[in-house]
Amino acid sequence: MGTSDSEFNSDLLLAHKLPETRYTYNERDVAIYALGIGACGQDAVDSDELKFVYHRNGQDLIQVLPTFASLFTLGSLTEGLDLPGFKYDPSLLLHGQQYIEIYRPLPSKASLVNKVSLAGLQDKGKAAILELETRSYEEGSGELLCMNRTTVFLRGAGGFSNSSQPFSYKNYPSNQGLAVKIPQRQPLTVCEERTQPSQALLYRLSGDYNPLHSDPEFAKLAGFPRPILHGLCTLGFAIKAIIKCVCKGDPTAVKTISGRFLTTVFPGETLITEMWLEGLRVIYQTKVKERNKTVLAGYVDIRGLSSSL
Ligand SMILES: CCCCCCC/C=C/C(=O)SCCNC(=O)CCNC(=O)[C@H](O)C(C)(C)COP(=O)(O)OP(=O)(O)OC[C@H]1O[C@@H](n2cnc3c(N)ncnc32)[C@H](O)[C@@H]1OP(=O)(O)O
Repeated sequence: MGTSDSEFNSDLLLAHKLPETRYTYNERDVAIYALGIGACGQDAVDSDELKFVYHRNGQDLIQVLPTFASLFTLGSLTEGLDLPGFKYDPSLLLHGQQYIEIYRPLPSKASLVNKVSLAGLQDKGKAAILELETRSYEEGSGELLCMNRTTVFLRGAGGFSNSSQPFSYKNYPSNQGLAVKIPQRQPLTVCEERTQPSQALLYRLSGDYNPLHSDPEFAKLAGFPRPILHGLCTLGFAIKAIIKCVCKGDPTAVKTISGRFLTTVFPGETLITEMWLEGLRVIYQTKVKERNKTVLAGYVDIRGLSSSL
């Protein structure tokens, strides 16, 4: 559903200011999110994961998983994005990539102001690739907490620019969030975790209510046999596995997260995350066991390593 050449004006689009959004959360949101990405999903007293959903000395001591930061961007895309001269069908939107930089450990409750900007737009003919950058500042202190770059793959929205010179705009360093090269050697470690058939129904309570993840009829219209798992839920499982296996359970060790969604995951499938260490970078890929398909690949940069690795 791209626009015609005459409607598309790149100057107008690039000059367009996106509205600020706000995001306020508390320990309950943090715990619901952690449950949504499988924390304590196989073992309710898992000593590595209980701290993300419960703290006996008060919920304000609950620890926050770094991928919780991805929720801060929710308002911009899920409530529809208004860009001059550019139209897309929200029911055909797929999450393509997520890139997150965490500058400070995430507090267990906060009110945030999000500054949103267009980070990229590419006309791929059959699709458009749209990227939004969100910088999240703590209200009050004004401190920058994190940055998210969300890439969405808009099926049917390509062809909006001149086909002899398709529009391509990116305003960030080319080495950020690139598709990773998976090493040929055996992984350092592997983590397997089964998602629940109800996983997307639980995950959506963290704020992404797109019916693609819950409504069988809507999923069929969007081209899928049944509702699919949120990409950010799969990413949450993968990064939780890295925190457990490489970061010795310390969520604050994670500095940067990058992930590309390669194919869809269905709730109830088993995720196998393979990890390789290259300096302070963990390269990872996540496969669906039942279909032997790689569904997600990316990297995590960490702040330090324990000597036992
Ligand atoms: C809090 C914010 C939330 C925002 C999102 C809210 C909505 C959430 C929705 C979801 O969660 S959907 C579920 C998660 N996502 C998925 O399941 C998508 C999985 N991926 C795919 O199905 C496929 O990769 C694809 C996206 C359909 C693309 O496959 P296709 O075969 O059509 O593409 P290609 O022909 O290989 O490539 C064309 C072109 O596009 C580039 N590209 C391909 N995949 C991606 C990607 N995942 N992200 C970014 N770019 C992608 C590819 O490089 C090609 O470009 P060129 O190389 O030609 O320049």
